[in-house]
Amino acid sequence: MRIDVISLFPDFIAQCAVFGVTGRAVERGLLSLHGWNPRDHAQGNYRRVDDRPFGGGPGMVMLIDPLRSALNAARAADPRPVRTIYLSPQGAPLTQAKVHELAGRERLLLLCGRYEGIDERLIAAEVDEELSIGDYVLSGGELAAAVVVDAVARLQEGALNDAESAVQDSFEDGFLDCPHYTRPVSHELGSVPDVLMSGNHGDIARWRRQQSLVRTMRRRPDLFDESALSKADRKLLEQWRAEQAE
Ligand SMILES: Nc1nonc1C(=O)N[C@@H]1CC[C@H](O)C1
Repeated sequence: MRIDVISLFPDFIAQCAVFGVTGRAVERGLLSLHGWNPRDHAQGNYRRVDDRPFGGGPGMVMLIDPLRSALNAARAADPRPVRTIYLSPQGAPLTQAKVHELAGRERLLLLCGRYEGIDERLIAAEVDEELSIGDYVLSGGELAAAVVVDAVARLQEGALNDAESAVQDSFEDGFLDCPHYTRPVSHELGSVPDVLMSGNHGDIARWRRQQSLVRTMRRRPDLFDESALSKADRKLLEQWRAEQAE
């Protein structure tokens, strides 16, 4: 998978290719990252990449032409089809389902804004979709791009070893992850739940699923639809409720 990133700070994104799972995915040839700086495509002595907003107001807006030239250079660097994504708070929420969709593509082109954002005409003409990593405002789209890079990198075949399997991650099945414990069994902060020490894999799986259901119900009611639960999940939830009532 190839990811090109348009950013005024290409080194920022290059750092994603150094550490952890993403760095390993790059080392293993599962992913390649390429940064493109619109300032290298800006004209004039000052190589301007932004200007004041029409209509007045604070801040600056990124100019069309340097970004468009950088986009075209990135697209031309590889013959494979590419999906162009602009990271912005106005985008659709990034979800694990969307990450899976993106991770299945041959190429992604991530456009990072700075200042107040980019000229709307460029979005309309050149962007396939806008994505947001959350309802807050960053100083630049680079952190959002880094989130996309990390999330899709770890889904590349061969990026994770068995111990890091993505299969049981949070949201892989639409629910939050269960609690995790490791040595020591007893600690001043508490002990490991007995079921996890039982060696009974069926009981452990049921306990983990129950914890996942309850956590999602309590912490993310927006993700929890009890009517959509399987019969087995309903039973686990009923058992938990009965235990709470004791
Ligand atoms: N939340 C987000 N999810 O994706 N991107 C953002 C985000 O805050 N972007 C900044 C807004 C103005 C600046 O141009 C960059």
